[in-house]
Amino acid sequence: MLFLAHMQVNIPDTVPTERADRLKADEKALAQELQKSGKWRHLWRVAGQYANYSVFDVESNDELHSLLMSLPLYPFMKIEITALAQHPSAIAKN
Ligand SMILES: O=C(O)C[C@H]1C=CC(=O)O1
Repeated sequence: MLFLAHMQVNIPDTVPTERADRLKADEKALAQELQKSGKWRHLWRVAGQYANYSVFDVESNDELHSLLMSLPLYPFMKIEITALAQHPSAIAKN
């Protein structure tokens, strides 16, 4: 199942820089691991914003929920999810 995620990150100033840097490093490591596994298919920065559009390929809504909640930056993210279906005119089959 493919899902488009729009993630907007907002780390408040009250979070110490060292902790924020550690969370970002941990997030990067996990994001790269999930990309290698094929579960995090696309990761695109939204130009000019601390936000991304991502495509996840998971087995279920529950797996997506667990994956998103496991992200170190999850507490500082606003996430919007769109379920994707095959477009009848698309050449590529996902
Ligand atoms: O930077 C972001 O968009 C937030 C998050 C998603 C992947 C990652 O490494 O950080």
